Amino acid sequence: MNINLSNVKKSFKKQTVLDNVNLNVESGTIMCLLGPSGSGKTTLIRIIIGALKADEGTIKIGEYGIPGFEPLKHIGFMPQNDGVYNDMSAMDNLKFYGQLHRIKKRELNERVEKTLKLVELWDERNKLVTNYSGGMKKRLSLAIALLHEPEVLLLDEPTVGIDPLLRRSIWDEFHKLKISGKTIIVSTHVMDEVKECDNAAFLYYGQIIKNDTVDNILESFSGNIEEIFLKWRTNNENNC
Ligand SMILES: Nc1ncnc2c1ncn2[C@@H]1O[C@H](COP(=O)(O)OP(=O)(O)OP(=O)(O)O)[C@@H](O)[C@H]1O
Repeated sequence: MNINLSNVKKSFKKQTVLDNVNLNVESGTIMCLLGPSGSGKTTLIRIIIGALKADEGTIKIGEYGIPGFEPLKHIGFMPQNDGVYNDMSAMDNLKFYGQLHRIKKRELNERVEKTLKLVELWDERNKLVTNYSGGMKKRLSLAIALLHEPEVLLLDEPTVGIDPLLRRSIWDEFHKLKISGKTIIVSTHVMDEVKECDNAAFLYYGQIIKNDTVDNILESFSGNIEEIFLKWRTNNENNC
């Protein structure tokens, strides 16, 4: 399913957080959303999943307008602050979310095992989440986002606090999902992760200042991706 945003605006009181954002993410691709802290990445993701309403503009996932109830079953979301229940085990967290998605018992058991193994939490499945480390909670949160096999995945800084080896296997999984036709948006501060994606959108205080294929970006900036923000800031300061 494609994700399409047209002229999206959002303000909190007098602060404009998103200013005329246009974005198109095709099925079977990974888009990386980059930007400094406070540039509006989480706000944009929350608007795409329908948790927040835009002031202006349209958002579509496939044929579905956002916000809406129907598209929710096609969306997997991994929030920055893990959406997990601390007083339950990982297993029970996943079963609970699976029931919300109305996954049948037998299939749910299979998917719970598959996703817990993927994020390397199978051996710790019965431990209360309150006793998990930050990285383990992050991995559980990712398992919850993947459990109902959504067509579209929105992942808000999914690899923060995850060690390099597991980060590699998580990215390998994202590539598999992409090949199977899923649409993925990943927000990150890690410039290296751009190389894992097909396209990258650079958000700078509410505006998309660059949106291109990763191949083009790497070629024009000789791999030094931070340059995009530095150049844009210098140009704008000079124009003031
Ligand atoms: N519910 C809210 N009410 C008021 N202001 C908000 C709200 N949510 C976000 N903001 C403000 O909007 C701006 C963008 O925040 P947002 O969380 O989208 O940035 P971000 O790019 O995801 O940052 P980070 O990389 O640090 O997570 C910030 O100035 C933030 O304080």
